[in-house]
Amino acid sequence: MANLPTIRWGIITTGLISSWFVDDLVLDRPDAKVKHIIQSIGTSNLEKGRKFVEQHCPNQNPQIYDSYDQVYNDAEVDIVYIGTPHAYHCRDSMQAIAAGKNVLCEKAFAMNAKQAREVFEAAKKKNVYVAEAMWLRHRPLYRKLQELLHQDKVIGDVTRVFADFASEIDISSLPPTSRYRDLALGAGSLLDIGVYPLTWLAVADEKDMEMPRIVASQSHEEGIEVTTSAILQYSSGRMGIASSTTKTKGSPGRIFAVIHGTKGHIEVSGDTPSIPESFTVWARQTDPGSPEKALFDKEQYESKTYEFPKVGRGFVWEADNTALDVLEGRKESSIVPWAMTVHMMEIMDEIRRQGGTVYPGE
Ligand SMILES: NC(=O)C1=CN([C@@H]2O[C@H](COP(=O)(O)OP(=O)(O)OC[C@H]3O[C@@H](n4cnc5c(N)ncnc54)[C@H](OP(=O)(O)O)[C@@H]3O)[C@@H](O)[C@H]2O)C=CC1
Ligand SMILES: O=C1OC[C@@H](O)[C@H](O)[C@H]1O
Repeated sequence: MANLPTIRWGIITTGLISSWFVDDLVLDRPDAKVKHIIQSIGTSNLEKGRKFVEQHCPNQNPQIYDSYDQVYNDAEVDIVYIGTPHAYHCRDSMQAIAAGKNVLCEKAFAMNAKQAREVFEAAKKKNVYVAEAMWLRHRPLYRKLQELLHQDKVIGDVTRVFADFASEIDISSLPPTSRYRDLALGAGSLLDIGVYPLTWLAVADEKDMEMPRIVASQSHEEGIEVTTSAILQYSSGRMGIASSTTKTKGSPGRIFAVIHGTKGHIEVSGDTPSIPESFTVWARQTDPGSPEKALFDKEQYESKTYEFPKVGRGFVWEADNTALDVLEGRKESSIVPWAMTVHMMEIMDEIRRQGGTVYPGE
């Protein structure tokens, strides 16, 4: 640990995701690439801040501020992590950038593509680093899958991807101020969890980020979007099918994404689409001969399962990769570049346009 490069984080909020992220930052790991210091914490309430430190980083000694601004202006902070509700991501990123800070901001990176572009434009002008905290893309499982699909072509050319994120949240039982219930905070399944199935669909993009033709539908309760179904059709003929819902409990440990190709398919499973654990490659060994055989003859496939061990809560790769980006002077993430975030936001904008989800101020 002694010779590792060091990065000092300013953590914005003491909410759930900040607690998970900090748990991983302070994890003692033999293979850590960076030493992570929790330099300061910004919160609405000092007492919350003290409890947060006690529970999540008791061996560090961060400065606790009762405003986010003080973190942005703390000269000892190298990078700010933003864990506010969706509707504040743009505001908070812009304020941190204005103070000259590097930023890692939670998903969904902004409310729409316009806001995302504004943030990247500001980062460019200030010459600071900004990235969307799409931790899924940093996971070794996701990266191995990309390698098998695009370099090794284990299932030939990808023809379609299905992915789903289902969770059950009884919105009516939550306080009106909950980020799951308050439209002004960016409530809705697509921005919160639908972004993961779309990221699974994107595993089929090699380098190009073609804007697909989209057919989408959404449903709402109390004005909050609770189901999204979207079909993405690419010029190559590839299709993507993505869904998210807060109305149905998912099935933990089960398959949540299937990637089909000209020579086989891959099933991806785990507790949720944000916490994948393994995938199985089903590679077709022989020509099926007939359409019926192609459908029913399992023997023509050779399968191989890839398991990935859990490390902490799964944020360690995002933390290390982001820190290395900053320490090595990059302004964009090597894993989640700006164009990728804008592309995903544009897809979500179009899904919302068709589905009828509009946020205050849009
Ligand atoms: N990558 C992942 O797996 C996950 C990512 N997320 C993302 O993290 C972000 C936050 O989600 P989560 O941590 O679950 O949310 P929480 O409600 O648990 O925390 C949000 C925090 O934001 C601060 N905050 C500032 N203004 C408000 C406001 N008006 N209402 C509520 N909170 C406010 C509060 O912190 P304080 O009082 O300390 O200032 C609050 O604790 C979202 O973007 C979400 O999508 C969430 C869960 C998992
Ligand atoms: O990113 C997330 O992943 C897990 C979900 O439960 C949570 O609502 C979401 O923000």
